[in-house]
Amino acid sequence: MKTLRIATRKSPLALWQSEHVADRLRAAHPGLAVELVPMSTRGDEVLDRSLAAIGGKGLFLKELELAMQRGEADCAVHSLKDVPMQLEPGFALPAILERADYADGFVSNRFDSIDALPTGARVGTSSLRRQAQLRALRPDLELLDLRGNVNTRLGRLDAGEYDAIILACAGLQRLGLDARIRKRLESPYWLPAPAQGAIAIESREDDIATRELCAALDHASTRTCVEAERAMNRALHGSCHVPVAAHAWLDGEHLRLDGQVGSARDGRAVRAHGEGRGDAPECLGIEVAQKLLEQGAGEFIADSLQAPHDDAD
Ligand SMILES: NCc1[nH]cc(CCC(=O)O)c1CC(=O)O
Repeated sequence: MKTLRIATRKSPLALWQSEHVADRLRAAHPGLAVELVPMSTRGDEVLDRSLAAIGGKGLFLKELELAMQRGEADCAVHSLKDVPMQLEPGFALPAILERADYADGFVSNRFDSIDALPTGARVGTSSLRRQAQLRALRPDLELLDLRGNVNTRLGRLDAGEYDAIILACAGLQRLGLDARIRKRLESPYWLPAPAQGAIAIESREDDIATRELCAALDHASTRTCVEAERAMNRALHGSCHVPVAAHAWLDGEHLRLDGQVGSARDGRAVRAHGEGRGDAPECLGIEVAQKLLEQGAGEFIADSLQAPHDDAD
């Protein structure tokens, strides 16, 4: 292969992630030319309607997958947390890069933490997962929708529309905006989205040459952890329209997984933990999903699927 072409969305975070993958591929394969093919997706263009209403998060991938099918690009770079639990048939994820910071961050110009927010403060997030966790901690807050790329969301915070917003630390760090993180939100009171902080490369399943080139960037222990998180999410429902949070980590050979499903309406939540061997991440994901369902997670999932709501994470 002379030139590897990477299809990418055009947001600053997507471009950073794709440039990063391009640099890593050039370093792994001296002499390989790598170029970006920036594209606009419907998920980026339509900001006035909820993602659920226009077709869900898969919209961010669709145009990039079509470009690969037409032979205009060889692979695409995604934040793995935005990749549907079930890939489109004919596509594969030949590399999952080493995970960066998995945590969500509290971002505000005036307050240090969720606890420090005054009664009734306005917090912007369209993520059902983030809304559910905020409701559980602070039922008094006013939760407001907030979509768009990271820079757009920060701009609306700075314009005074919100007292605080919640963003992934990884995205802020990649954009050189770490200083905006007032507090990392962590277990036991907060869990991230399944696969948060991990970048994945997607290619056509039948494109063996591309898959082999990309595989050089795969990080085995990250793949193990995100497979457990995604298997849990898949077993619970499999879409991104539900308030599901998960975090897995490896302790030597030992894999641990925390999972949670909540209600964005009233803040009720169920939580479960499981442990197993690192060579069977999917089994662990399914086991923790089962524990969540036994505690009544099904009610929250059914509820969130009924309510016409945004799901941007
Ligand atoms: N849906 C937006 C999105 N997808 C991935 C990230 C952050 C980077 C990552 O999780 O790898 C973000 C922004 C955010 O949630 O703040």
